[in-house]
Amino acid sequence: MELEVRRVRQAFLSGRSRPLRFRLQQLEALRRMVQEREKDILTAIAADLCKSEFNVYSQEVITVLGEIDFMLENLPEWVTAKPVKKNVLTMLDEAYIQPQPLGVVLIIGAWNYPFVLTIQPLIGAIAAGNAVIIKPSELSENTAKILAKLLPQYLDQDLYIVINGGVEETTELLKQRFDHIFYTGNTAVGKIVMEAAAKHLTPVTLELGGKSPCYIDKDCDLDIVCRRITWGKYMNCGQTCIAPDYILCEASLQNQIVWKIKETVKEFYGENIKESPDYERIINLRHFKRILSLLEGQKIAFGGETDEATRYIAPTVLTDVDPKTKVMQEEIFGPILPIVPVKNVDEAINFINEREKPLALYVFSHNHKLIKRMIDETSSGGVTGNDVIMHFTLNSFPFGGVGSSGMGAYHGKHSFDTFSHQRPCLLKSLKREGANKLRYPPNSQSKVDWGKFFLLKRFNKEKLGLLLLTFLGIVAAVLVKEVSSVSAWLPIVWDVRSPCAWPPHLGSEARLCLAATTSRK
Ligand SMILES: NC(=O)C1=CN([C@@H]2O[C@H](COP(=O)(O)OP(=O)(O)OC[C@H]3O[C@@H](n4cnc5c(N)ncnc54)[C@H](O)[C@@H]3O)[C@@H](O)[C@H]2O)C=CC1
Ligand SMILES: CCCCCCC(=O)O
Repeated sequence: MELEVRRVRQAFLSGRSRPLRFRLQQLEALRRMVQEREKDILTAIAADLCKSEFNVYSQEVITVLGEIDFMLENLPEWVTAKPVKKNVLTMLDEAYIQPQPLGVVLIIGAWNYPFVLTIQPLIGAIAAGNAVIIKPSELSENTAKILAKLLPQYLDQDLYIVINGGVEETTELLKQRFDHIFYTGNTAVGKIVMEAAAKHLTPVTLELGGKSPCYIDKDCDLDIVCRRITWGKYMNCGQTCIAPDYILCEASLQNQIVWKIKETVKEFYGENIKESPDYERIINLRHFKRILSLLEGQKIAFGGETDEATRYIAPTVLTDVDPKTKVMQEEIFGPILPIVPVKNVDEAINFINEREKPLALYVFSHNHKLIKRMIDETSSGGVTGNDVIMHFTLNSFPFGGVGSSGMGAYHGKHSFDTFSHQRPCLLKSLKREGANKLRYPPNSQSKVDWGKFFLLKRFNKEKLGLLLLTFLGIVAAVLVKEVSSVSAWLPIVWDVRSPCAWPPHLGSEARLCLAATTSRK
């Protein structure tokens, strides 16, 4: 492991990942990989999650291709140094921010969308000029294998490598020193990753989970609301980090919601859900049993059928759920949707705020003010009003959690920024030393006054008056002189080597400094 990380670091130190042309070539190669090996990729993911290839394509491949195109289009602008606003002390200098790669990045992917959750951060890391070690989830083993096989065929083999393995390998990997760790997965392992990173002071991005609430106001179109929730909740069999985890609504809405979700499930997956190519399975037996245990003691309004052999759990809705029960204590990450009745929106807001900050928040209402209020008075990684999941698809949004749902963000430019260091660069001349006298010892009241004047724009009225008078005097003198004599006179006034008696209230050092600064405008 140590040797492999060293090899990748050597490759990074060679500098070849940095030029814009190289980054664009690698991103284009990645796009070619997705296009040319589409069938292999679809087959692997479909096998891991018992998913139709149509769904793999629309949930994962489209996002990856869209992200690559977006990077290719915008990267030339993003890598360019950006000039910054200057102050009076730096007005003659060159001041800009130059984004630079961080170095060697470790990306640890999760299994639920095993392709997009690994490749989308990789795109950002390549775009920012880094070398990358990719550790796909061992639970989605077909995707892990295909990534290890294909990536070296298309990308630079020393700069971007795949290391496969389970907890043991990841633990070993985490002992190494990286310049950034990007982890997607559950919160408990997120803490392990952060602890390991802390040993090397390595910055982390943690894309974690949580219980994403969904509030339904009574003022809304329940047919549409339930269709959208059904789509987002049961997609990928509920194994989506931003799936609505539970519903909060007034008790009077419960029965209608149950009925409408049940009807929509029928519309989406047919009478025999097990036969539907659009309905996935639980990733493994451990998760299957964990999800089943959440049903204990609950009132199942519909669904609840299971089949251990195929890890099938039917779309399920629970009603009148007690917030103290297990299903409301942990992220469900499966096709079970509890409804917790609340009296009104105030109670819903309190309910959300009493718990850990979720990754996503959903609120449905015709009342725009209510939606805005919910947004203002709660916190979550992201929000979608009157729909679910959709904020994930907009790559101008930063995607990430807050509090226990994660830290840092990615997608589009936010990925580029996550994997870049924004390096401030100030280039001064070795000339104009007179201007620096203001900051060199010995210090004095006069220097402090000039500091206030230039940097804080705090004007002492008396001094400003004197300054104005002097300035007006100069203007008057200029007006009565011939143009030719003016050009001969000005340099004398402003020249450091000919200190004049202006401004009269200043010490000579400050006068020198002002003269030197203004003479080179
Ligand atoms: N915020 C986001 O974008 C996303 C968050 N998630 C969250 O991820 C969770 C589901 O994924 P998991 O089951 O955690 O995925 P997982 O079991 O695949 O683990 C994620 C990664 O952590 C590594 N890992 C597991 N145990 C480890 C240990 N003890 N030490 C070091 N590394 C270890 C695995 O090898 C894997 O690469 C859910 O909580 C979900 O909400 C999932 C997808 C997206
Ligand atoms: C439409 C695809 C959404 C994938 C989101 C990834 C996740 O939330 O686990």
